[in-house]
Amino acid sequence: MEPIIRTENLTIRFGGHTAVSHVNFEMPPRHLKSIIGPNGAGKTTFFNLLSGELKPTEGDVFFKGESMASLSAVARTRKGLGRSFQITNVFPNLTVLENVRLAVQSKEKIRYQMARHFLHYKQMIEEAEKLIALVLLDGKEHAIASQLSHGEKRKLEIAMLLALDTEVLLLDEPTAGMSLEEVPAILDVIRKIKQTGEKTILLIEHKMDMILDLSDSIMVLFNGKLLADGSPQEIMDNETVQNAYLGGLYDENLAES
Ligand SMILES: Nc1ncnc2c1ncn2[C@@H]1O[C@H](COP(=O)(O)OP(=O)(O)OP(=O)(O)O)[C@@H](O)[C@H]1O
Repeated sequence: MEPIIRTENLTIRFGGHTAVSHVNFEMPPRHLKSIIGPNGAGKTTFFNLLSGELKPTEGDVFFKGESMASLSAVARTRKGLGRSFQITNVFPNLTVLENVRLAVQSKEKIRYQMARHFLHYKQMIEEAEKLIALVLLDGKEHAIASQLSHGEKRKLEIAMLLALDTEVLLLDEPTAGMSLEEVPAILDVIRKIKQTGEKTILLIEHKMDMILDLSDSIMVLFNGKLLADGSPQEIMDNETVQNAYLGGLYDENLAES
């Protein structure tokens, strides 16, 4: 099967520091791959290179075989490569429903900029309500975004990403900063999205139990380099990974998450 996304020699240097170093990776469609690695390994930078927020010093990203080199982040989203919204993209004084409806509307603007072919307002509301239910925020439609708990805000961000209807979802630590009680709900949301069978998901996470539960495959970054890429079992059994990451640094990361 042709990979939906792949990188060739992907590299970025900040001054003298190589944050992502010659990474060759690929994944098939409708697959869930987690990216693990210690703090500073280059995971978020790798995401930013995929999404187009950063330009590589060397190498390239291919989406369905097409080079993304000349495309901005917005153009990549239009193609189907979507990066999760950060809190800053959420309008704090608007309700959950209004935020998701605006994201649905922005997809239509992105897709049909020229034709001005907007969905009717009612249809946009219906689509937004469907997504709010998918991320388990039903009952919170009319809550003001700024008053949501941290976990609920992350769910809102995921709903807004889903509203863009991209084939690939890049989820950067969806459980970051969450209380332990909030984590299972996010796990459920990602599982539900996976079960729709429509999305390719790349997930950065530190919570190993969650990674093992969800992932079809896991890639390990270490000092910007791709250390290993394989099934969860292969990664757990991989001696280099054990020594470099799971054995020594993993517990430290777990304590911080
Ligand atoms: N814009 C930048 N300018 C300079 N250095 C940067 C920049 N962005 C990232 N770095 C450096 O690149 C390295 C990789 O950072 P990155 O945030 O990608 O790691 P990470 O694996 O996502 O870490 P964490 O798990 O802590 O989020 C770090 O040493 C970081 O300081």
